[in-house]
Amino acid sequence: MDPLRLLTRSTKFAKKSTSTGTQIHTPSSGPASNPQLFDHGNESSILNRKRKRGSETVAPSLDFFGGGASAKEKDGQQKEQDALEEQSNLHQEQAAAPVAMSTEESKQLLGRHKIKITLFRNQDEAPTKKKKKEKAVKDKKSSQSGSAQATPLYPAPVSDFNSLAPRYRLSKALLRNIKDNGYSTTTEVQLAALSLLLDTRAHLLAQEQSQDQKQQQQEPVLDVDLLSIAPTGSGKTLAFMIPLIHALVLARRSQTHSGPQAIILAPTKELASQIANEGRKLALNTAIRITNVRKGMHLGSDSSPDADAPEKDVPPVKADILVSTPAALKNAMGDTNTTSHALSQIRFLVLDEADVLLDPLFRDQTLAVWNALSSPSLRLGFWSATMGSNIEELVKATIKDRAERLSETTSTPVQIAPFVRLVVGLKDSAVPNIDHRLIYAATEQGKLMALRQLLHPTSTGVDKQPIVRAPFLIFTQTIERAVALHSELLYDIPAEAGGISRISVLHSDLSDTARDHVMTRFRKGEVWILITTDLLSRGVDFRGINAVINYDAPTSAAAYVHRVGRTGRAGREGGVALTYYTDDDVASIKTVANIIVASQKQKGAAGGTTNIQQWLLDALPTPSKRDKQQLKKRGIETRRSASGKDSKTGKPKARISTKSGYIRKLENNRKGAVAASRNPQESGNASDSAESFGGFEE
Ligand SMILES: Nc1ncnc2c1ncn2[C@@H]1O[C@H](COP(=O)(O)OP(=O)(O)OP(=O)(O)O)[C@@H](O)[C@H]1O
Repeated sequence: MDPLRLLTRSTKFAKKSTSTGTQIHTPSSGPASNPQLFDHGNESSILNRKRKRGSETVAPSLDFFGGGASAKEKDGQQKEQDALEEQSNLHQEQAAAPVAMSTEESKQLLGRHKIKITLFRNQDEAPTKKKKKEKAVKDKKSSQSGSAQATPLYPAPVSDFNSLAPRYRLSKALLRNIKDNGYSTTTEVQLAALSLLLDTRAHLLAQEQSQDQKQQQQEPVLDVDLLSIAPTGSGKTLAFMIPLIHALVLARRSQTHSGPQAIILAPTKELASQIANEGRKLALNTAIRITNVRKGMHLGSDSSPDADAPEKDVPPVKADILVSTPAALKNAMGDTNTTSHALSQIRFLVLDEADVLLDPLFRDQTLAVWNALSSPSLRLGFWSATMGSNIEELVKATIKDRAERLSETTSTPVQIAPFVRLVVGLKDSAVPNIDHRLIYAATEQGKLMALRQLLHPTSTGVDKQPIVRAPFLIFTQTIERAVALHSELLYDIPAEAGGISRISVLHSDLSDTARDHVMTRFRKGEVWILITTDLLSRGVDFRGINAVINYDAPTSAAAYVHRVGRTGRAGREGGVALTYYTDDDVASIKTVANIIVASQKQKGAAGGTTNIQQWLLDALPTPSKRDKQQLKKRGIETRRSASGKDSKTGKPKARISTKSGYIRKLENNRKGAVAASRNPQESGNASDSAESFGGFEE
């Protein structure tokens, strides 16, 4: 088995034939034939119609955040050269470009791909102090009359990456990088978001024209702030990264400014590092620099280099795009009085996994970063596979508050951009292209036995095929449980298959170096089974994961969606999501069951299988809103500590172990003695760290 080379994010797969000649269809068995989730192979012929050379006028070069080409762009010889190159590029590509689509055709196509786009035009201008009162009255009136300013939008979809060149004059290097990374067909979210973000102004212009000619003539047309909800693994990174790089390439031609202009925030170091890597691949040879913010970096002080600032000896970070967790960025910002200039230059803020970044856990840090950015033309992007309506409300309120604050401190009123919501598929649902299974294991012991059986090499399903295949992820509720499960399963992989080196554990108590090391080993395919917590549930892309096992049931619907979304990436079929539940979960598991049923319905009757029968759905109790909140916050109580004591009886209930306490004590003593004899200094940590653990003699 060479399964795990496929965990790398490379799209270049070698063709392999199996010795038996039968092709087993799993996410790691090759690239997805079509990265789209809906309307497979049923693309409109409109998309394939070719445009006659020179018969269409090409849309002017537009960018999402308003950094579009200006007259200055043509200054200098190099710039002229670029323009000429792109012009010739344009002519070459024009012959293959699809014809412009009518609104009706766009509407049909977006509908078939289950894409819904809504434009909210609230107040474009934040009120100055004077106008505030007037505005409050107006707002009240409009909310009373129920005049929701929501309009559906139907931008012409970008069906494949080749059509970007003639439509938007993307830089040659960016186009080449997209191609070299193996991307050709766009996924649903890319299909809509690229069109919106690269072409916002042109589209809004057309929209307004048809609705209100007069208004269109008087109002300046603005770019938009975008909130995008699209399934896990549907390529959201590319959907925000391509327009961002394009905007910065254009801005670079017209400005001499150097220094960060965009910030991408992600909740974990692993995700931030992955986004930075993806970005760098796309930005190769475009002169756009992307940096993953790490400890010790800072944004640069406004004061002179000799000023008595703690960071005076550290050069400011050199980058156009910063990718960071909120905490790391707050550190890099340092005292915002001294970094105010750098912060005022940031024109784009993207929140990846926006719902978690705006959840109480990260909210203060995220808002601190957002509110510190003082550019009046800051444009925003919010991306996730799940987004509660409370998050959308928070986003809208924060945009408004910030604009009002800025309007009061600056004399010119701040324009609030139109707000667009893009939803792909059923909101907050799990990917439909995988097989979801819910398994009752009664007790903690039952769960461990069931998992052991699953891992056993001879274990097969009704089709005589293994139920899960490596590589896969196992999620637990807490770090302690991840560590405990790891030590339980350590010897379950036969030596001839690589033994203990094939299984590892990753959680936030490990050092950064250890976390990087485990990630690298898993991506390289050295580790086949990775036990982890919700740390890895968000955003992390291991392309060839065949299965996700929820050893401990997730504590919210969103957690389920994101955990299981680590398989079935970019439309790949054959992934399995398996969730165990015990008596402790019965009161709350209906949330997961409902998500599974909804995802299977989305796929249609002919789609994947689900073991959830109607009688089970009817029998499971519906948790109250309060119960759900409590569960999300604390998880299942008996799993919270390593001892897993039942709060009523005080007896251990949820400990991960098949052995009695006495046997474990003897074993631990023996392990400790062996470890100490090998390396006396490290013996204290031996059982805690998967990375320092070298295995014991039997
Ligand atoms: N158009 C495409 N064609 C083929 N593969 C693609 C395409 N776009 C993205 N991918 C691949 O799909 C995988 C998932 O992409 P990405 O990580 O951006 O998903 P995501 O929507 O951000 O997922 P999540 O919600 O889990 O964060 C990546 O391996 C990426 O390289």
